[in-house]
Amino acid sequence: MANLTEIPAALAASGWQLSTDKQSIHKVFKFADFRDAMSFMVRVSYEAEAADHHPEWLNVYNRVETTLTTHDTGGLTQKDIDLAEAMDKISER
Ligand SMILES: C[C@H](O)[C@H](O)[C@H]1CNC2=NC(N)=NC(=O)C2=N1
Repeated sequence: MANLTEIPAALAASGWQLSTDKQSIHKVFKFADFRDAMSFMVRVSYEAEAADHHPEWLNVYNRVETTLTTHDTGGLTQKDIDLAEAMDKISER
């Protein structure tokens, strides 16, 4: 799978940012409270496991700081884009 060097406009519009080295994308999700943040992470965990593609994330209270990159290729791939789109959908439910 080839490494990508840009992200779809829809993801940029929803707050995803491409790292300067173009190897990962980042987004901070903010929720009403800790319970909603944890609920989001649990729901994403099922998507991630099904895709065998996992986020790097940090949860502090109602925030989930997320980095997506593909370790197997050392860069950004379609798997990262797909997971980012899934995370956006889950966060809006
Ligand atoms: C063996 C296993 O399929 C691989 O390690 C998967 C697991 N989850 C993964 N997650 C991410 N973000 N990148 C990977 O390259 C990756 N590889």
